Amino acid sequence: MSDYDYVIQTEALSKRYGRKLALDRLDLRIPRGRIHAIVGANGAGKSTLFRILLGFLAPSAGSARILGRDSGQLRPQDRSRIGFVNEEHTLPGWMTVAAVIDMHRRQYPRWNHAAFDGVLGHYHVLPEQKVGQLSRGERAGFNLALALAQGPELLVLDEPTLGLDVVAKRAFLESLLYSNASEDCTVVYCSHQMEEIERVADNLIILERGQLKNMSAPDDFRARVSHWVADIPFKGPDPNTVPGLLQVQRLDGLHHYLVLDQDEDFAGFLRSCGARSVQSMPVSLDRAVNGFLAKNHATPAQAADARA
Ligand SMILES: Nc1ncnc2c1ncn2[C@@H]1O[C@H](COP(=O)(O)OP(=O)(O)OP(=O)(O)O)[C@@H](O)[C@H]1O
Repeated sequence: MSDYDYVIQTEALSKRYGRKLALDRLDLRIPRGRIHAIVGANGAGKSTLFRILLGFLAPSAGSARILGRDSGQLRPQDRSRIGFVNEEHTLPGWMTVAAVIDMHRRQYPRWNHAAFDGVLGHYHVLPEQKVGQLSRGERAGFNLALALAQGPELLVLDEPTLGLDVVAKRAFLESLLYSNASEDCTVVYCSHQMEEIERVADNLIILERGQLKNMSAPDDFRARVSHWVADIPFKGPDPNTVPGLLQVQRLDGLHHYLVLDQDEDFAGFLRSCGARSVQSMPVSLDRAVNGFLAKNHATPAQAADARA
């Protein structure tokens, strides 16, 4: 693939805030087209990555390119090819909806009013309302409509549904999925809401402590994680010896193991540890991702070590 085929390309990208390494030699290539979800625990470096990509923050080392251009050198015409929606939905609260639309229409040469109407039609927003009077969900929808109507090649959504109720979240996702405008654009969607990721994403990118840990179809990642239930009469094996272990729990006398990249041989391992019965079952994407992220989450002891 040539550089043009990637909407986002970072090489050995690092960002240090004092003693904190937020991005750690990150190599990330996001191909053009489709919906890419970025997930990671709190503090994994997602917002830092977006701030660098959009040219608001300089990297400490390495490089970041967006739509083929160095992110530190974006020109207004490059920015107009990128739509950005974050959870703050920052628009001037004192302006009316109609005035904001007018401003955007003049600012973006590729303005597509049909696309705008297609998204905003999901919300009961009136042109004479002030932006500050809109509900959170309406503001999120208004922001999405503005971003899609500018005809972006790349749409970056950073936790766009944070704080929205279930109904507003659904309206947001439907307006994104069923908008014709989103067909021609690459969407990078950052969220902690796994049911949203499952619904919209073609590609699942997992970041952990500023490093890339996974890039695959969500279903492929889910298939890497399995849940095993074993009836082991004793204490069970030392967790350090359990291959691919993400989580272990003892419930109702049974051992539950969540493991990564294990096949049928894992049943043999459990039997060799004294299991009288072994059963495996598939897991949801939510469980797979959260089990994976929880494994390396800082424990209070680790956090205390880091402070020392
Ligand atoms: N301005 C800053 N000064 C110091 N440390 C910072 C600053 N901004 C971010 N960090 C640290 O960098 C790390 C990455 O933060 P970042 O906001 O990029 O994570 P995130 O993945 O977006 O998290 P969340 O999901 O909680 O929004 C965190 O450990 C955070 O404490």
